[in-house]
Amino acid sequence: MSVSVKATAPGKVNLYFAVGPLKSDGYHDVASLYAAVDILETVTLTETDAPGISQSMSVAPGSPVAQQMELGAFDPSVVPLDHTNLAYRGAAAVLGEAGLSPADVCLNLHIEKAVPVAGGMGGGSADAAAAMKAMNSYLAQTGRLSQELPHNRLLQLATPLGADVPFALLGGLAVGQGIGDRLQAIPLPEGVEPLRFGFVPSVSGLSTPAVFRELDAGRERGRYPSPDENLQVPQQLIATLTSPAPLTERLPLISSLLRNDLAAPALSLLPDLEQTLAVTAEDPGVTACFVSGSGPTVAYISQ
Ligand SMILES: C[C@@](CO)(OP(=O)(O)O)[C@H](O)COP(=O)(O)OP(=O)(O)OC[C@H]1O[C@@H](n2ccc(N)nc2=O)[C@H](O)[C@@H]1O
Ligand SMILES: Nc1ncnc2c1ncn2[C@@H]1O[C@H](COP(=O)(O)OP(=O)(O)O)[C@@H](O)[C@H]1O
Repeated sequence: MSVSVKATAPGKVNLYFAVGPLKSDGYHDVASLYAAVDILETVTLTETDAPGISQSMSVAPGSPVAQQMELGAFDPSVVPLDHTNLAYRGAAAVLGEAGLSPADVCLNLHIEKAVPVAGGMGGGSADAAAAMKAMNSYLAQTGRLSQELPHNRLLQLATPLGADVPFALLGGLAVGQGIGDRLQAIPLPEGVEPLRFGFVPSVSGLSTPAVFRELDAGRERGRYPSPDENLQVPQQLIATLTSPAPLTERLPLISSLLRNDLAAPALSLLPDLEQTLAVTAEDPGVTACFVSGSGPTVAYISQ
């Protein structure tokens, strides 16, 4: 009987995202406050008869990516089902730890997408993380690894795949420094009410590198503020998010402390976003709305 292993990883929003200057390697150091959302990517790894790792993809019914598809805004062909797919790369990185390459196994990776694609919510990163977890479990179950790789090793393997992949492995609430990969988990004490998020998927996607490029160019022209000298997530924001006080009392302060340096460049590349933000903010149930990461998904916090 063929073995099948399923794993999930969450999409994310950045409640705080301060971006430092462009570095010589093309990346930026950041101060990020990541929050996992309850939209999960699912990767199922199944044994097949053919050598190599094949891939397939479906859309979770009723998910934000299904809404994106209804809007005509998600073209599945933008997700490459080849060796560049983040799920494939995540699986291959873990296989390497067992001294194996994709040609040495007969597997299919099925990706069930739920997080909007190219929406600034880390869906591809979540696929990478879920595939890493599934492969880790598969290799241990089939004796190719004597035991599962420890979580810290998975985190190390995750960074070269993308700045957001380590957080997709960790989940929860966490501060990300370095390029967003150096994580410090922020545990939510028992009884603390978590934020409730909603999302407005956009009719188009935005490329993450293009938004960072627009930020750099705009900073040079004086269009956007210069980078902070000291990249830090405000302690007050963390303290308020983890405080036992009722959420309704904490929401005004939380809202006033949200920040995203990529919002202005995303708006500049996609001016229609301004209207989406304005319409979302008018809803009486919405406390705060903001561009998620590099956009263009608009995230909101409900009361
Ligand atoms: C902006 C954020 C916020 O969480 O995500 P999204 O909102 O796009 O999902 C992340 O920083 C994106 O993470 P991820 O999508 O994994 O980025 P990567 O694949 O590593 O990088 C794509 C490109 O973004 C730019 N990049 C990314 C991260 C970073 N700290 N500095 C950068 O300059 C670089 O140009 C890089 O080549
Ligand atoms: N498994 C994957 N799912 C989605 N996109 C992927 C995947 N692997 C590679 N990509 C590429 O990464 C791009 C953006 O990925 P995604 O994670 O959806 O957006 P964002 O970086 O805005 O959070 C896609 O347009 C696609 O070309």
